[in-house]
Amino acid sequence: MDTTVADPVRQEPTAVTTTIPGTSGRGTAHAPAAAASATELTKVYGEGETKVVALDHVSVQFMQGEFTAIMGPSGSGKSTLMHCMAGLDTVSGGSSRIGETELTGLKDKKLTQLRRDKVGFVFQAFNLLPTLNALENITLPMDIAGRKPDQQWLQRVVDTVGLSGRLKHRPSQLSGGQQQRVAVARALAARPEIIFADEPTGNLDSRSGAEVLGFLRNSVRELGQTVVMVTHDAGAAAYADRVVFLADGRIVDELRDPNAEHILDLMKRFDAKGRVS
Ligand SMILES: Nc1ncnc2c1ncn2[C@@H]1O[C@H](COP(=O)(O)OP(=O)(O)OP(=O)(O)O)[C@@H](O)[C@H]1O
Repeated sequence: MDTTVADPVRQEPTAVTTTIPGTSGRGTAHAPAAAASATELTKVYGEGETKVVALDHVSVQFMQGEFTAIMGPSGSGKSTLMHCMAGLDTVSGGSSRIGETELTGLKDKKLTQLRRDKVGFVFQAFNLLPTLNALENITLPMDIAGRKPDQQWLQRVVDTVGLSGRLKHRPSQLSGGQQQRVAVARALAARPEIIFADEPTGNLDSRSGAEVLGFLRNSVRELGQTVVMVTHDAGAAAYADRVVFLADGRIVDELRDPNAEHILDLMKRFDAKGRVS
């Protein structure tokens, strides 16, 4: 496979133009648009005595070109929120959108198409195919979809995640951190509207974890990607632009430009039921 590609072209995050209220249309400002949003999202598992309200009227927006971490105690609904917003699970009430597309009520085929075309995923397990080399793994989703990779973009992605010298290696010839970087590159390659990452550093030692988080952050800063990451780790969440805290199926707080100390302080304030201590 040919791995040589031309110089990348810099791309900025997209923005929509909105009229500032009270300016009678004279002034305009660029406001970022939501890459994904949930409105009054509710998810109930089971019924009767086994009923669990995993999400309780959650409203949240993830803006384009931003890196958001979702944190909260075990069982607070982090994975459920991610799955419902990524179209991996159905919702019980409320609405969930990717860009302008409402997910509720989409038929399976449309939902599969939307996930394939607009959403990138990174999971704790790297989910690479062992018989394919790194580059083949990166382009596999596009190959399956019958889409030709944009070679300039592919080169930028490969450079951003620092894999240029490793493209011919199979997963077994790569470290855990490098394998996860391949998974990040695979998610980025198709230029999805949003990437959802579920505990992407859960299987990595702290140094490899820091590398992967650095590359996720670079993909936001340098490629304008939107990333939403579920994590238990305050150090990992500190790489994000914003941290959203869930407790007992509700959003209970958020932090902007967080550092690990602030995150840990806030985590201590909420127990699993979302009560403020
Ligand atoms: N398929 C399911 N059937 C029944 N209950 C479920 C199911 N999936 C999740 N739950 C329940 O929904 C609640 C939220 O679970 P979720 O996995 O979203 O939490 P989480 O914050 O991601 O937890 P963790 O940090 O432990 O992964 C929990 O009480 C969980 O037991």
